[in-house]
Amino acid sequence: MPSVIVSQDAQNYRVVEFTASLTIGRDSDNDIVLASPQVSRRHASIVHREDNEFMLFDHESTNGVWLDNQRVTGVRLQHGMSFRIVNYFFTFIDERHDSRPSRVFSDSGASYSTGRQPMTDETILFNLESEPIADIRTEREDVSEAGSITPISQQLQELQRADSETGLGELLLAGALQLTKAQRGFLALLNDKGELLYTATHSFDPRNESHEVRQEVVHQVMDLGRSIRIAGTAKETRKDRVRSVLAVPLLRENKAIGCLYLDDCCSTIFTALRQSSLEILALHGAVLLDNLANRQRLQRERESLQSRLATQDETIVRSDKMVKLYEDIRTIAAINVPVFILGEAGSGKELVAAALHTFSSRKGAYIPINCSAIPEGIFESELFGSKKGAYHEAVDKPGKLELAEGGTLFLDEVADMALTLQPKLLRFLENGEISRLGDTRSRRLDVRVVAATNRDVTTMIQENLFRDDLFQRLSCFTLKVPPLREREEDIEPLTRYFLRKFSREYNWPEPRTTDGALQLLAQYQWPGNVRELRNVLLRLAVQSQGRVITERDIHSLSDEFNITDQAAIEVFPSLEEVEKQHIKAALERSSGNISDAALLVGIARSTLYQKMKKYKLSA
Ligand SMILES: Nc1ncnc2c1ncn2[C@@H]1O[C@H](COP(=O)(O)OP(=O)(O)OP(=O)(O)O)[C@@H](O)[C@H]1O
Repeated sequence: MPSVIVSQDAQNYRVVEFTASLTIGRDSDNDIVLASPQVSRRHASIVHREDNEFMLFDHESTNGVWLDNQRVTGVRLQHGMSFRIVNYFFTFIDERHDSRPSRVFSDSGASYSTGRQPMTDETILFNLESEPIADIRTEREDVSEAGSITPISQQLQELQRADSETGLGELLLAGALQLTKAQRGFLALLNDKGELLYTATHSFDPRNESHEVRQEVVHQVMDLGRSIRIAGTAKETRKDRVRSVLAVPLLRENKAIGCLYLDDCCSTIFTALRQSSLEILALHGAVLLDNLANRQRLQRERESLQSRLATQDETIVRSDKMVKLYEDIRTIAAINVPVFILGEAGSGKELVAAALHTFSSRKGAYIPINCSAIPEGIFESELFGSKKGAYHEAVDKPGKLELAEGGTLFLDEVADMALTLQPKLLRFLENGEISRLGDTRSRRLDVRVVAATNRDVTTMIQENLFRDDLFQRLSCFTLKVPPLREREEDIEPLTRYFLRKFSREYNWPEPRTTDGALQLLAQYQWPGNVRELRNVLLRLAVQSQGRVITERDIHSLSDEFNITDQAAIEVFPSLEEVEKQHIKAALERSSGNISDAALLVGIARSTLYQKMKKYKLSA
């Protein structure tokens, strides 16, 4: 008798047997009643045709019938095929499948069928006459193998907790073992290179030869995308010999992306119901894996985009020294080796690192990390990631290195990295592998590492504050960013660039500068380099209110020209402060005439009133 397995919201499932045809819908006279307003009254049906095939039809429902993310109107059902209506998942089981057990490997000594055994009393029968599925959740009591039903609903729920591929793999395997009571098992997933790798194992050591895996079973599952159940034969009586195997695929668009493999000494352990349960578990597992992969991809793209946006500003390269530096960057960018960037604070090292990534055309993300800003205690997990339970409150999380897979990791202020962490970074640079904190599994990564410091790293090495071997590894190439005082020609274009940038950012009129003012700026030594120039220009732009910036303005700042970066940050005005000053100046210039002042700042009279009230300004 054919049947469909119906599961809802990964919470519960039922097996519904039928003879010739089956109707699905919201109306109570359907064979399967789905009590959801999103389900149409007569949503779909399964019809047994004269040619002995089963067809699934959508009855022009509002929300459709979905197969592999595609809406279908009519489709021939095959054993094991799954489809979805709203949030109900259906798997079609064709019992005729069992009548033709195929002996795939005659030399293995074991026979197995790719189908299921005839339904036994462990099958959950749904009395079509008496009680339709009004709400799948209320039907639990009808279940004859309640011991299986409760675990699968719990297991499916459990899976939702996973926030990483490894975590999900472990939950899937744990769920599978609990559902089937099998002794051993593993989950293997395909990686990007098409290699099938162990993601989770239980009582099973892949390196131990006595822990035999039926490789041919795994291959069949992966090739056919179908589950395989093997019952051991009487011939195999040795106690240590694994006799029964149950392996199910994890499917994405009908292709196997992994295999859940269980084995056990007991020949009757893997019943048809357990096989179906495992198929449901794997079905949900594959969907969740996809969701996780998408989430991680989006996170990587977002981080990459953010970094790119952060560096999307222009880079001014006018002086010969800078032209030469950027020529070197272009050459080195294509070579996938670590680069060490030296230069004073604020000279533009971060821009050099970003340029190395941009010119390298590496597909992965550009991930910057400031080694001095992250407390030592959490730095390791930030860099390498962590496994749940590795330390108090640790969650499954990829580190910055993993996020930079296929791209570039920029270690800013690398000389500030704690000595205890330096050997761990060195190990990654030597073998290209990382293990998340608390995880025994290692992962191979393709990450280009770029590091920078403004400190005297040679002296630090002599004083044993920075490891020489790490420096050697990090500095296959060294680039030096010249201080601003050594490239006077850059000051004028930088000044124009920053003044234009501020006017765009804050919607100010772009101030011009007199030649004399530019000369004064060019003469200054700029100990804080480009960052200091940028901060000084911001102050001048705020003060000038769109006027021409003259020598007088520069002189008025001259006492403060020695402002440090920190001081500059402290005097950095808030946008509200800038707005207040701007309105105040407009009112002064218009001699208190509100209409004229509104015209000057380009806002409506009523808006100006509101803002004057807000900033307590009078006309
Ligand atoms: N050539 C340039 N063109 C445009 N902006 C620049 C240039 N060089 C530096 N800047 C700007 O100056 C500021 C400081 O640059 P950056 O952060 O790259 O310096 P750094 O050398 O990495 O500093 P630190 O050592 O403090 O990390 C940034 O706002 C950056 O955008």
